[in-house]
Amino acid sequence: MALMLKNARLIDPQIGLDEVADILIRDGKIVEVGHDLTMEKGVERDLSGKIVTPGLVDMHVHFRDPGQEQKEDIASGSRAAAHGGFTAVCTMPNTSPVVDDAVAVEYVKARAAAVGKCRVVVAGACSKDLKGEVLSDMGDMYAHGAPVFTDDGHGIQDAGMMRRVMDYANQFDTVIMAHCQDDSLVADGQVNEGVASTRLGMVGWPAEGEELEIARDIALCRLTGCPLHIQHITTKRGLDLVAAAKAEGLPVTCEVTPHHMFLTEDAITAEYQTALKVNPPLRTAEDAAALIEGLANGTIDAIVTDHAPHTDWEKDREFELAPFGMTGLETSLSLVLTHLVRAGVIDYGRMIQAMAVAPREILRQEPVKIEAGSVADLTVIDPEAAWTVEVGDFYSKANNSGFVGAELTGRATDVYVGGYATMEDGKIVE
Ligand SMILES: NC(=O)N[C@@H](CC(=O)O)C(=O)O
Ligand SMILES: [Zn+2]
Ligand SMILES: [Zn+2]
Repeated sequence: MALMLKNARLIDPQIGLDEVADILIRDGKIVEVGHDLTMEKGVERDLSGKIVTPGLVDMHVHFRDPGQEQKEDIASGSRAAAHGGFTAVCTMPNTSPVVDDAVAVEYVKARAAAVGKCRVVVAGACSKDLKGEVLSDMGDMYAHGAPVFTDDGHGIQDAGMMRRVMDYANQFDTVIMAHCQDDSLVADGQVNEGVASTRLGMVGWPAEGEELEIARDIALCRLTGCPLHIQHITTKRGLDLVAAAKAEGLPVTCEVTPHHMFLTEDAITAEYQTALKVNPPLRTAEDAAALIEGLANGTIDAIVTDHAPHTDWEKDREFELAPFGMTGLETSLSLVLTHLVRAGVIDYGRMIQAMAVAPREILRQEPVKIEAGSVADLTVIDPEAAWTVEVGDFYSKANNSGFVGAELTGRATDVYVGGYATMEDGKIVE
């Protein structure tokens, strides 16, 4: 079947494309990009006033499937992804059981193929059961289609173990993605250590608890040569470490979440909003400003959501007892459009680089370009759509967004995966 997308502004920084034109899609691929295209038979969509980008990718999500489907599952999580404008995600392995062997990788792939509304790239665990003690079957998982590995949710505490992980991973073309957290410093930390922990009377989660492990992992990257990706970076000094590693030519990349850029420790008040309890914690305004600067200047490679769904009953309790994490798939693009692109901090090209191009590169996926021959994974954006974040609008099972009530401008309206619409006019296509 042929599909024609007409009159949208097509933006693809990979090929220097930014113009109003048409896209002709057939058999899941772009066959022509040009002006006043025609076709004999097929579906035509007029996208005047809209923007089309290479399909967005969120390389850090938690779909809780298998084992915690009350929070989210692959069906609901992938719908939330499509609703947020994403054509692909990378799922973290901290499920129950943990994705630490080939059977678990095959399960996630099979569920995604059966009920998914986006492509699902499966990240395998580095260590058995995420305990940081015994190597997982990375080679077997890799052979079964898990291209990247992480113990997300945990820092690998033992430096020698992290070295073995990197030495092992170095046998194939992959990257170790690191959740940097030194437990001996973080212990029962709840919020950023400093003003927030003092003001709220809670145990602090110091910046150093993250930065020391970033420094260690960069040193191990230098030692082993294994590519390293720092997950959800949150501090100015952590970013300085990554910038220095990049300047040195080390294979180091990093990612940032919207909540660490657009929220700070100051947002947590005497209401003790558990939606704002995240790992790593919301940091200072100075850190958030540094993250935005790092995204703009390219020190930060990718924007991710770290979509971490939890049930209402888990979050509706004392701050210390609530789990860490907030959702993000259905607000990320609009937050970036509102606070960064409309605000003139970054342009569309930089946004697409961080939300589509770099994630595919880091995940070792084929690039998607708005040109003939490319697979037709595309995101359509209405840059003027004004909306207010309300939990009732989420396709996610979870409501633990830190942005409920936010007034945003710009959102995805249509999403195509392999030429098929997963979302049309803001609604998931079933
Ligand atoms: N980020 C979080 O606060 N929580 C994540 C774990 C993680 O990403 O480290 C989760 O799985 O809930
Ligand atoms: Zn993490
Ligand atoms: Zn995570």
